[in-house]
Amino acid sequence: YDKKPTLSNISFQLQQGEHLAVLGESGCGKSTLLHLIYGLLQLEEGSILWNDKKLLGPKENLIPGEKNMKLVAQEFNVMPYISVTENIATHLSRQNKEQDEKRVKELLEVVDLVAYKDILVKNLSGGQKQRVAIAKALAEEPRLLLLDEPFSDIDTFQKNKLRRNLYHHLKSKDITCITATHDADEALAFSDVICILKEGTIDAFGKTKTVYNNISSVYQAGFFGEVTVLPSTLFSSEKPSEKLILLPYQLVLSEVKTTLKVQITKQYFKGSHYLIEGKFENEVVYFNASERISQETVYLKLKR
Ligand SMILES: Nc1ncnc2c1ncn2[C@@H]1O[C@H](COP(=O)(O)OP(=O)(O)OP(=O)(O)O)[C@@H](O)[C@H]1O
Repeated sequence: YDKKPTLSNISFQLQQGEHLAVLGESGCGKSTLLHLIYGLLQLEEGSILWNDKKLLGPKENLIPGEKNMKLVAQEFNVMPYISVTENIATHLSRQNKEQDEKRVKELLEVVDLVAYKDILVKNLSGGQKQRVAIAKALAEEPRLLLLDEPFSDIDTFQKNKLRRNLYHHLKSKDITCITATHDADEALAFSDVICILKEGTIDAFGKTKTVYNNISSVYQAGFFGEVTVLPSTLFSSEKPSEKLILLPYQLVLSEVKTTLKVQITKQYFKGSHYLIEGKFENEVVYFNASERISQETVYLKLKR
């Protein structure tokens, strides 16, 4: 955007049909990455290829936006004075009425707006408008869908259903998807590959499970839950220079004494379990327990 590079040292490939979640703190460059891929911003250095074809930026392309891609941005692009159905149908060919109707019906089901099909979009809630924007983007069946925080205005109940429907639809049509998100639950459940961005560069990249099982910094761990940092010598003397970075599920109560004696300071009810906050020397420790803990101190061990 100005002299300081917003993104640097970014390099990765995706296969057709793969889902990538780009995780990163606010301002790290997630939207910028999506806008570059879509062609709204000009690359200063490097290149982006679609199959073997180099993608062009706004300086070379008169109408920005690649044909086989769709971007659903944070400020969603819907037409307020026409109905949900008409919004979705704007990009359809209109050569085969029956086929168009079938397609609109299918997309209304994906975004769960069948009951609102004849309502003017201006009368919908923010979350419902966001769903219209998603359906509109899918109407022409892109080969790559770019989603920029697509579920931010949608409540948890609707969000879970919408995400399941949407990602299932994308997989069934072999549509590649890149989602920029803060939501690690979404990244874990629905992506094949995760990219963690930090200050404009790749901090971790790989298959979702591999990234999750190889968390190597407090920044990375912070997306997935409360973080505990302990000296690695506590449980073994193998790598004394390294710190142990742990998520709550990785520490469990021990019935016998261990080197990790924790004083309980707070307990948070989470529905299916309690998140327990405690103190070990000067470190704050977080772990999960199935019940509220009545003792003042407990011993913890690493989950096997
Ligand atoms: N149009 C712009 N002009 C100048 N700087 C910009 C512009 N858009 C973004 N930036 C800067 O580029 C950096 C990356 O912004 P970007 O919007 O890509 O981050 P993000 O990770 O998507 O953030 P968020 O999660 O808050 O949406 C930020 O420092 C931001 O201030």
